[in-house]
Amino acid sequence: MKIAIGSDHGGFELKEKVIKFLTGNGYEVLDLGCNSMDSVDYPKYGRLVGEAVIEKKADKGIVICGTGIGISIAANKVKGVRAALCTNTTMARLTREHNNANVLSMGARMVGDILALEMVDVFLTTEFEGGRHQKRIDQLEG
Ligand SMILES: O=C(CO)[C@H](O)[C@H](O)[C@H](O)COP(=O)(O)O
Repeated sequence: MKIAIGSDHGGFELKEKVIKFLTGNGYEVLDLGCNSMDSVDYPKYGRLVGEAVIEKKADKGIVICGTGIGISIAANKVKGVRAALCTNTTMARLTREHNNANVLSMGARMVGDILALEMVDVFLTTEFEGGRHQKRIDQLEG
């Protein structure tokens, strides 16, 4: 499975840890930046990850900023993206099972590294349940 990942400066350090986790667990990674802790603007990175998923350059995406809020909003502007800001593993599981989320968003200034990596693991290994949830997702696209 190939994962597109992007962050702003607030999420850069966690992004590097997530990449190490992903490559160590057999995932392919498409790193769309940023590339340092120099201040950058999160909309670009959220959009890049969202587009990579919709254009099938990656199977799923991960976006990280300080809170996870701004970059999740940015990713969700891309049609077809369902980016979910998660702060615990239950949310990471349920957003896959119920929302078929294709992008995980996390706030590096909000959650610890161990929890973040657990959320990544749960998000990437949990399947969509389908059934009653599919028609709700269909309604999101209008
Ligand atoms: O959380 C964020 C956006 O929702 C960003 O990562 C930043 O943390 C936030 O915008 C604050 O920016 P700063 O330039 O690092 O103070």
